Amino acid sequence: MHPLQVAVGVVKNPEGKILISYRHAALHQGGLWEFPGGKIEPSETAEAALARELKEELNIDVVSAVPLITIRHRYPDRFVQLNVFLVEQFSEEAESCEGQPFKWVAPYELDQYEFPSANRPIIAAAKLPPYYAILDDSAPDLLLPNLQKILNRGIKLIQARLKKLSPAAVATFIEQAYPLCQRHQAVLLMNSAVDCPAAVDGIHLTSRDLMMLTERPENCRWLAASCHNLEQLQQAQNIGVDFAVLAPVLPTQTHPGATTLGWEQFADLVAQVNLPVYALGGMTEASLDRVRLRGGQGIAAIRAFLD
Ligand SMILES: Nc1nc2c([nH]c(=O)n2[C@@H]2O[C@H](COP(=O)(O)OP(=O)(O)OP(=O)(O)O)[C@@H](O)[C@H]2O)c(=O)[nH]1
Ligand SMILES: [Mg+2]
Repeated sequence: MHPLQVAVGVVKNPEGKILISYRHAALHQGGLWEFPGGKIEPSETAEAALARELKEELNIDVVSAVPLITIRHRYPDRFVQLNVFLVEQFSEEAESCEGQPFKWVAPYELDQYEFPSANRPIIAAAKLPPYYAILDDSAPDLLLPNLQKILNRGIKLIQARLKKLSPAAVATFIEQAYPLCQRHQAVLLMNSAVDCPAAVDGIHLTSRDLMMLTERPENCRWLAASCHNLEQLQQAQNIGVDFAVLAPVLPTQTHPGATTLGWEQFADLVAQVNLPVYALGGMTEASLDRVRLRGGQGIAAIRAFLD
């Protein structure tokens, strides 16, 4: 059976607030909050349906929209494919054209509202930025200067991958790095290969650690995972990981000679899971459009944010 095709907009205003509206109790999945949107007509593209629905429901004119995530979800009574777009450029003030209550909320406030169950990865995608910097310890003296460089560039999501440092050096790093990240409103995750001695924002699982888990660890605000194939992506989805990094997409200096997925396989794998997925391997900041067209959340990189 083919899924019902739906176009959905994560509409973000210049202050970074996101529009949510309340689904009338009589509708499918009614009595819950949603991102605006609706069914795609047979003759329409997803983008055209998005523009039409946002105009009909909120009198918003979409100026530009980029693909954010695609979700396939089976409700007991309906199979849906939600084609979700990020809309940061639009004109006109939003107004309630169908009598539905709506609100602008900060991304972190989204957790306080009840959405249909298909929406969990959409909420993660709405909160996550387009770039994910991986800070590695190949040159331990450069850790803090490199972190500063990344933060100055405006990167809001960072993984510390400290496989060489002693436990004491890791602890010292966190003591210095975490307050710095917080001042820049950036999220800091620690790679699971190293025991994390202090509180940070979450854990980035190595693919090995991912495959050993049977459920999501408790008390973990953000949980990410490194994946290289479909089995690992599905495991990430099954244990409730918030987002994945899929690698290596293109050849990279860090892993010379490694077999790469290529763009086609990247797109094919991403389409098979309901997860925000960052592309890693041979990426530059300029690869963002290519990743988004292939269903990815954004770019993960070690060196690209340091040049
Ligand atoms: N718009 C929207 N639909 C969602 C979300 N999450 C989700 O599961 N859906 C499902 O996707 C489908 C969208 O249909 P809709 O009711 O918005 O469609 P529509 O605007 O064309 O409505 P209409 O048929 O009442 O005119 C519904 O089955 C709904 O349950 C979401 O965040 N936004
Ligand atoms: Mg609708």
